[in-house]
Amino acid sequence: MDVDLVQLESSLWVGKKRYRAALTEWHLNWTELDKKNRDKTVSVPVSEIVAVEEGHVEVLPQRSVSEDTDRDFTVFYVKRSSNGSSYGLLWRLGRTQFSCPSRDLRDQWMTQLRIALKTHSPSRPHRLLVFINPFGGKKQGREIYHSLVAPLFELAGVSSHVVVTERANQARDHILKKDLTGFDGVVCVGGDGMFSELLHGVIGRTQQEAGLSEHDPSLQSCDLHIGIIPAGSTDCVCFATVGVNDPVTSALHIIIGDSQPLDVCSVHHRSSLVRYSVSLVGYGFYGDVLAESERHRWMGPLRYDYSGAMVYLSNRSYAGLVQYLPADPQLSNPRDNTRCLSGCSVCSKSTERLFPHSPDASSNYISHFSQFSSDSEGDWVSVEGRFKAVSLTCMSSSCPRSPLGLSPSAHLADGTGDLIIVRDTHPLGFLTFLHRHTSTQDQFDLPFVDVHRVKAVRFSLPPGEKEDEDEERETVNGGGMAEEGERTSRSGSQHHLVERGEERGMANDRRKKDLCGLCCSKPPSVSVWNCDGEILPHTEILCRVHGQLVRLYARGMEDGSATPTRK
Ligand SMILES: CCCCCCCCCCCCC/C=C/[C@@H](O)[C@H](COP(=O)(O)O)NC(=O)CCCCCCCCCCCCCCC
Ligand SMILES: Nc1ncnc2c1ncn2[C@@H]1O[C@H](COP(=O)(O)OP(=O)(O)O)[C@@H](O)[C@H]1O
Ligand SMILES: [Ca+2]
Repeated sequence: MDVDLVQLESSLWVGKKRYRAALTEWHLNWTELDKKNRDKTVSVPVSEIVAVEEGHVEVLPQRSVSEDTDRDFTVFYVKRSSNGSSYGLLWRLGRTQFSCPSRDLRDQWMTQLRIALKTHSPSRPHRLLVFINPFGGKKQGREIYHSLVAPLFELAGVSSHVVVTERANQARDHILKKDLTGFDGVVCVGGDGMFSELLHGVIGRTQQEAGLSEHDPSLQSCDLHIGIIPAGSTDCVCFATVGVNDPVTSALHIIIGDSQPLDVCSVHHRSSLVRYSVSLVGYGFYGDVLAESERHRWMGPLRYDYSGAMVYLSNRSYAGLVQYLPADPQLSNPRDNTRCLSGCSVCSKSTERLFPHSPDASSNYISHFSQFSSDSEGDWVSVEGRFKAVSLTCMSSSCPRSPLGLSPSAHLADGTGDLIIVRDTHPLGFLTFLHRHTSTQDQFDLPFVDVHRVKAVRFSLPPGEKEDEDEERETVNGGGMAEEGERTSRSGSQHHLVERGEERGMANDRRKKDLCGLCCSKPPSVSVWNCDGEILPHTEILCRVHGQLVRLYARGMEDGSATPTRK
């Protein structure tokens, strides 16, 4: 065990009270020297100190040095506070002003604290590339960044280059093509769609530089960290990796250089990459909700509830064949009632498996996915039938709408995803399933629901509904990724992702034959896939889970953060 050696200890004043302050290797502690309050010690981990400044310094609402005495210093640090609601811990900027008996002692404290920060917080970012989507969520991205985040970055000495996006996919293309020398990480101010742009940019860029093809089963893990300042509609990735959707909390995780590895699912059509996903790849209900919600974007975040109700009332189900490659049932299972919390042991064991020779998990690796080449067809399990919803999620996908998420026991970084199959059922049954997402009741404890922990999933249509060749060609020429048509290959990159609008257009065209909105008398026989809030242009897909492919500035949900658990 590490011994927490004392580096500096002295008697200091905070306001009118005298404290015994001690800086150890890992903590800064101060205890009031008043007999009654002896055990009232404040202890701040060095890794959670945001900044140390000379004098009495204020930062909010504006930076000011109120009294510049040469015996004082101010320490800024992470302070946890309850959310006021039933879940999540908010992080706030704590500030304590210390007064020393002499200038010499003040200088010693400043020096020691700065050394401690350098030594014990080596992964803090120095320079960040920030993308703001001015139209995400309630359209407050710019204001959120400039009033709540930028002052904290400045205080912590993090410099940033800010790009306010003017079009969809600008952030992704910037990461794929521009010089990123000197940046430690990329940050988005927006929702899950903006995060997805950064995800595609970072993964694509990493493969380009490693000389790998994104269509192959093996991908190289990414060095560049991703930060999310939540300013979107669902903000599921932020919520599930931080525990709360709060710009200040996320900014503080970025500043202290927290690192949370994350599993990523690659979605393929006929052996070509279509997109990546971290939260939801969903067919049936979630696909229909997304398709419907795009027509009501003007409603803002409420569009999902409105469209959810409309789609629910249309009471659809779809035929198909779902196949999956089960994960090792010895390691964990989706109904074991555990929660993936900060420092999760299931995810740590997975890190050891994925990085067997590296004491430092930050070094790159190439995941070889032997299961895709060597596992025989016989290892795949098939389920054929009519489904209300087929969903794959690499993590719990908790969000304010569903605090425990699509799969409450899923792990952020264990190299597996959870496949949730909801077979056709009566409307009340399906409503019960949906409603259980909003409470602690088990949504998998229903006779028409199955959940499996998987490494890969395939979906195909019944023979009568196959995606025909003509349609395929139409899709490719329309800008899809399936083949290297002239519009699909982007110069200087292996990226073939289609633009959002085109993608949606194609997918919706595909359904026009049998679908005219929700009022149609003939129910559609084919749904669309919702891939983290994007409609996929194909119905028949293969998904592979890549363990810990990217890293976020986060640490997972913290224990004791009053996250609800199942009864
Ligand atoms: C009866 C209440 C039912 C509540 C059901 C809640 C299920 C919540 C699952 C949330 C999964 C989230 C996965 C994340 C997806 C996001 O990537 C993605 C993009 O987000 P962005 O716009 O911020 O960029 N978001 C989505 O695709 C949104 C999916 C949201 C589905 C919400 C469905 C609401 C259903 C309401 C049903 C109401 C039935 C009423 C009957 C009269
Ligand atoms: N300047 C822009 N104009 C239009 N669309 C944009 C712009 N910047 C980003 N986008 C796109 O908007 C979509 C939604 O953004 P997001 O930030 O996720 O908000 P929301 O959560 O409300 O959907 C993203 O998929 C992103 O690609
Ligand atoms: Ca996982």
